[in-house]
Amino acid sequence: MDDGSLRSFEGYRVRHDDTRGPTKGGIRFHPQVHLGEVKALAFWMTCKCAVAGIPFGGGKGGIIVNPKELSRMELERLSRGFVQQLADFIGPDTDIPAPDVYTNSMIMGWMMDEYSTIQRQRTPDVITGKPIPLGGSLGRDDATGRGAYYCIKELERFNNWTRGNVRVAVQGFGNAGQHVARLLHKDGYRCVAISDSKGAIYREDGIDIPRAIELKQSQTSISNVYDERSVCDCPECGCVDCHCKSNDAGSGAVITNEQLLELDVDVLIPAALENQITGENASRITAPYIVEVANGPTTTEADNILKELGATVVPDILANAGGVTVSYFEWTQNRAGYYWSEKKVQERLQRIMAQEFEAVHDLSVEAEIDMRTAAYAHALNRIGEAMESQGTSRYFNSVMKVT
Ligand SMILES: NC(=O)C1=CN([C@@H]2O[C@H](COP(=O)(O)OP(=O)(O)OC[C@H]3O[C@@H](n4cnc5c(N)ncnc54)[C@H](OP(=O)(O)O)[C@@H]3O)[C@@H](O)[C@H]2O)C=CC1
Ligand SMILES: O=C(O)CCC(=O)C(=O)O
Repeated sequence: MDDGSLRSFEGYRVRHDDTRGPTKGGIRFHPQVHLGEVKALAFWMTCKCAVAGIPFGGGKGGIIVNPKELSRMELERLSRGFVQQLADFIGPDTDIPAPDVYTNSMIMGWMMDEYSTIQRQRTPDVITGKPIPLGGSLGRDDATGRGAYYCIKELERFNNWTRGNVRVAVQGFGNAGQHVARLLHKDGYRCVAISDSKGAIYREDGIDIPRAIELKQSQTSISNVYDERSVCDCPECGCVDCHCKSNDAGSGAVITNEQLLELDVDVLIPAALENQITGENASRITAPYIVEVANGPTTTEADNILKELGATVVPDILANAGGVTVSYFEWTQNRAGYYWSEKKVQERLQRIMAQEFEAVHDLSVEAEIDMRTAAYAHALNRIGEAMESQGTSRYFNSVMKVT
């Protein structure tokens, strides 16, 4: 630590399945990380990569830490220390990490640099979500939110929505939440509520999302890399403490994250952590469309209740697949040493998201199943085909392992 003391942090990396390619998935820094969570997240990555049709299996990592309490130097030492422990298990053809909750491109840059130092050769393809000057891809930064936005555009097409009438609530205002809200706002959707770890704001006539992003990103300290401002400080909220000089302050309200989930909106976008929609609150959720940008925001019990209520849930393994899809583009660009324009990245992402959304949607209609079951069926078909193609003995070994 900066004061010369020594602290240990526990961290995990789980590789779930590599039948379809090297394992792939983010690294999370959060105080509530635990092995069961990382295992679940790794399993979801296997299914997500199969849904997106990209040649990866699933992995995930995490460190039990509140990174907001670390200085920038401590954060860098922690990131490099994790890679020193992981170096024998990750690699461009084995397991390729990326950013997730409370990690970002700067941390990916440190990790790539540490791995390259250990290997004694520059290895940009060991990790994705890097800064652009270190081999990052244009369009990775907003890819998760953009992929979800493309799913919502498909819902719009299927349902003939008039965008200005569609009210949206977004829980979580980090990388994924900010970008999906920004793109929807730009497109004319009405984002009436946003939130972060400190609470939520609601405004019936719609929140000025670019202004909220600007405020959220205005740091008060150069040593801390995390958002210290909350959306609750936002001019849009109308609270007495807000930092704004807005003329129209007063027409919004500060609410809780729990209240945000239960708002009367058309599209609810959980974009924070797991287990937000539970058996306890699911029956009070009135949004007819739920687009899961977070991983695992809905418990199984809640999922059954939402089904009974007739809600359409676009499942995480489809809705947030944009991030890993552009990570795949980054990895291929690193390997080819040839870099694409942002337009090309976005066009290819749009094509994949629209195609896989349609495949899942059509399967759900044909088989009369919900979209989550359809997405898993779509994924498992692809994983099963890969297992069968490996040959009978490998296939049965895998099945034996599962049972
Ligand atoms: N980044 C990516 O590429 C991908 C991310 N995801 C998933 O999206 C979700 C969000 O990830 P990402 O945006 O990257 O993470 P970030 O760290 O960028 O942002 C997380 C956001 O969630 C907020 N938050 C934290 N705890 C709570 C809480 N208890 N209630 C409400 N909000 C909370 C944070 O608040 P505050 O700002 O106050 O800290 C922050 O706004 C995760 O489930 C992640 O696994 C899925 C696919 C890819
Ligand atoms: O970009 C990646 O490789 C993985 C992103 C991720 O962790 C996720 O999709 O949950």
